[in-house]
Amino acid sequence: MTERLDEAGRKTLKAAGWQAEPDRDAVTKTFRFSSFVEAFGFMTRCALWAEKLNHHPEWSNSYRTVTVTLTTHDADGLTELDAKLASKMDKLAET
Ligand SMILES: C[C@H](O)[C@H](O)[C@H]1CNC2=NC(N)=NC(=O)C2=N1
Repeated sequence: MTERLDEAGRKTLKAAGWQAEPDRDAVTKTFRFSSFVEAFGFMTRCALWAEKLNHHPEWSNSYRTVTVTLTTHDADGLTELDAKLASKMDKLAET
């Protein structure tokens, strides 16, 4: 069983702008870009990393925004994998 993310990890996510979901152990963040192509390019970069990590986001795209929710389905809650993918997504949003 994958261990749930500790308090420190949760604080780090919050500090990075990831909001805790009210009804389940997950976090959500909306990324806004200058164009649809930028938004889709971000999703493409993230998709390659998600596959590499074997850890995948729940996400949607509307024009220039990408809304991402992270949780670990196998653990029914947040784990280190979510923290890792969140950090990677934050970096990829800057590139
Ligand atoms: C077998 C299992 O589906 C895989 O190990 C991966 C695929 N991607 C995943 N992504 C997420 N978010 N949670 C998981 O538990 C998960 N499991």
